[in-house]
Amino acid sequence: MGDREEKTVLFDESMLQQYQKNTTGKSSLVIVDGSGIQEYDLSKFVDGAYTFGRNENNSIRLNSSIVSGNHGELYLQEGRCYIRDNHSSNGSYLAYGTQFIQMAPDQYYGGDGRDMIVRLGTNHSMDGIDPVLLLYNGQQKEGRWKTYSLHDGDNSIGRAADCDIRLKNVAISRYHAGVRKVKNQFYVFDNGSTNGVFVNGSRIVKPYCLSNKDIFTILNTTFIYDGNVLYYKVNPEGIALEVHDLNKEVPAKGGKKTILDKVSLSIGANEFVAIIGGSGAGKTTLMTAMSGFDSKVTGHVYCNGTDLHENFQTLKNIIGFVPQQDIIYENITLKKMLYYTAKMKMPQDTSNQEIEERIEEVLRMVELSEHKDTYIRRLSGGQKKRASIAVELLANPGLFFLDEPTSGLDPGTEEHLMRTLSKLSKEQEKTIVMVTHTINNLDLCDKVIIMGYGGRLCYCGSPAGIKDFFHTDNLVKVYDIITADSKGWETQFKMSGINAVSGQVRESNGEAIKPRTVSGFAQLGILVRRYTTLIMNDVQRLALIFGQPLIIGLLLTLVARSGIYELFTETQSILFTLMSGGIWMGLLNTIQEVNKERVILKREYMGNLKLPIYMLSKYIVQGVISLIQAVILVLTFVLIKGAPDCKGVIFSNATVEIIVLIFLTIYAAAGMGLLLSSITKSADRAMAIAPFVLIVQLIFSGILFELNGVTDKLSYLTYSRWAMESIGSTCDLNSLDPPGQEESEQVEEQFDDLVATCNDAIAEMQEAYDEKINELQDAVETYSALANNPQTFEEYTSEPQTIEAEYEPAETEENKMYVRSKARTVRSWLILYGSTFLCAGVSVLVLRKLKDEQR
Ligand SMILES: Nc1ncnc2c1ncn2[C@@H]1O[C@H](COP(=O)(O)OP(=O)(O)OP(=O)(O)O)[C@@H](O)[C@H]1O
Repeated sequence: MGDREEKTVLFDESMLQQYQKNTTGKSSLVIVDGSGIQEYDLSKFVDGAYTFGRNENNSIRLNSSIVSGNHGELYLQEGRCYIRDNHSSNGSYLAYGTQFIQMAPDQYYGGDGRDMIVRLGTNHSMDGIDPVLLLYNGQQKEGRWKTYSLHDGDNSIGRAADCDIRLKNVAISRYHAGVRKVKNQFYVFDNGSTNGVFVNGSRIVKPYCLSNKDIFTILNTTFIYDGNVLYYKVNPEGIALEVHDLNKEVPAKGGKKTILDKVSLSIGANEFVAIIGGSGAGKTTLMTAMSGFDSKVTGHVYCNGTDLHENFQTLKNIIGFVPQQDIIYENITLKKMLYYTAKMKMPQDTSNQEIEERIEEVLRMVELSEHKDTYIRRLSGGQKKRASIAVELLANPGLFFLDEPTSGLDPGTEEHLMRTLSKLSKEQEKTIVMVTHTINNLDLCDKVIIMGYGGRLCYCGSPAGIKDFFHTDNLVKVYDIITADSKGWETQFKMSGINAVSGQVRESNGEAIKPRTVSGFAQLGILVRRYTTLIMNDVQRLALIFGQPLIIGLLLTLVARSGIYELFTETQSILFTLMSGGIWMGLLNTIQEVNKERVILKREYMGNLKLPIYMLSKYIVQGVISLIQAVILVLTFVLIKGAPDCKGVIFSNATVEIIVLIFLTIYAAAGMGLLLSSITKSADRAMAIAPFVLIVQLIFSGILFELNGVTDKLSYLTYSRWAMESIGSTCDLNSLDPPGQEESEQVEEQFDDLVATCNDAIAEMQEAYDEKINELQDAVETYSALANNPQTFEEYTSEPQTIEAEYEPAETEENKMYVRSKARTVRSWLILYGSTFLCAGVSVLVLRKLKDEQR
């Protein structure tokens, strides 16, 4: 390998033998020491022990001062390779995923066919000392190590065609990382990649100065830095899982209940594993805990040696999870669905062409290529399930979990799906774990996990071994056998030693670093486009959204008398109906928006989705819808019935002001709808709450009932009150003829008539009185003449009397709600707008709980 001088002496040629029959594949050993790198095909060597160290008597003589004379031993047996440290002075360190642990002296490690990287002498860089690396490649093709000579300046690593080291994995960014020479030192740096660069086990956040034999990894590619050379190899071997003592308890009556009982097991790379067991046995609980998606468990899950729960944020990109419900939208074509998901999941710099290629690739994997332009709602149950799998495959996860993917499928489709999964595990190098109820086709699996009640592990091994273990010839009977004594079978399985896991608990890798993901801004663009597409593809919904305001507007014109905007009561009723229509539409636009996609949302949130961005995307699209609805509703009415005569309070055009207000009302109600949709787990439940919310708005609007005291204060919490205040002042309701104006005029007329009648009567009475007085005078004069006693009277005329009375109507008070003032109108608008965003904030907080939701 390379053009370096090969000094290291490896196995003596006499040890060469014919290919061993029992070797299942080719394995190789790569040695990197002070002399460079050499690779040997181990399958050509006889079984037995091979010592390594500095001394000449070793089978493998190493050129480094840091290794001991007789440092350790390799042991080959039936194609397997074990490694042991022989009490060396400086120790040997075995890499588990991204970290090194010190090997206990005299203990054999390995033997499971997986790759091993061992650093001899030190697990960290030391000036002037060349550590030695032994790299065991288990059962893989030869010659996978490539050499790259570093040049001055930047050496780029990534997916792009012009990178110096080109890696074809889709999860690798186009210009993922680089190695740069600065003052005779080489530094590796992360170029803002999505999935990061790990040096000696830790993700780097700034350029890292490389020392000889430093190992760094980029996803599944391992690099070794050695002087001016990089050795690198793509690890196709997939991900192995080791589960140690997984335990879960949940609160129950009178204490706690164990639903996962210290489960330990191991799953090899690229294995296809089924979890079976009775209903409620704990299958889903185990799988969710193994996937890292449930953090409320104790115990450890190691993913190629790295603690999954502790490093979930870093590792979640390599995990695919298909829950029981489909994680796809209905009103979108399969290809579009995959496109938006790819945009969310794949590195941000992935070009559209690469996305197209990847989509074609995953469609081929799940055998749905011919359905790529079909709307998902038209796919069959089995096809939808495969579509969900395709969604998860996009980011090329190495570890795949599926919860009952075969439920509801007919036997033929079920077998087809099982074969697809089995093929995926082998051809695409994926480790697949699935929960299933069916026992048909279990022979397609490499391993079966059988759970007994109480979350007890009763079996984990080959499908062929089940019948032997449970002493039955019928798999169906296994369910009954376990139900009868789950605890007993759990004990028997533990004692059997089948699928035992190594007892080693590895140290944590330290603080988990969040992976860089698609930026919030980019996510927003993708989500807005996806949401818009979903709405545009739903013709019925579109008709409802834009038909409603038109119909409400038209109906209002039917009931509104001509002369609207003159009478207070009439105008107020129309404005109230406009406002209520706005609240109604806004609420119904959104009340099912979040809960109906809860499963998809949860899955995406467990990935890289940012909840505030998700919510913002809903608000942006709903904002546009609310505006269009407001324009349609108000213009339909105004164009037929005319606009108010007055000017607006803020704008000179009152119609524009009414549109703004109705928009804000619809938008605020849409915000409330999104909140209710976030709180409720199903669309049905949300719809059950909707009438209550609407009734509250009507009661406290201040229109139907007079509000004072507490009720008045309560009305401050409703949209209807602020909307009515604003719309009423815009239309200057207080300047219109107040209620009872006509009645008042009639009363005045009657009053005046009565006064006139009274005055007529008084005048008549006076005339009669004067007449009688005069008659009396005449009589007195006559009688006094007869009696010769003349009497004289002055002529009598009474003073004219009239009633002076004027009708004074009772004063009508100005309605305080509709007082026109810019400050009051702005206040109403701000309250409506602010409440919209308050709802958004609360919705995000509520949705954060999704992470802890089990189902
Ligand atoms: N969060 C929880 N709180 C209380 N009990 C829980 C919780 N999650 C699961 N359980 C209980 O734990 C047990 C195992 O549940 P799990 O869903 O894992 O079973 P399962 O084997 O997948 O069942 P099924 O096949 O019916 O889906 C059940 O009795 C379930 O009711």
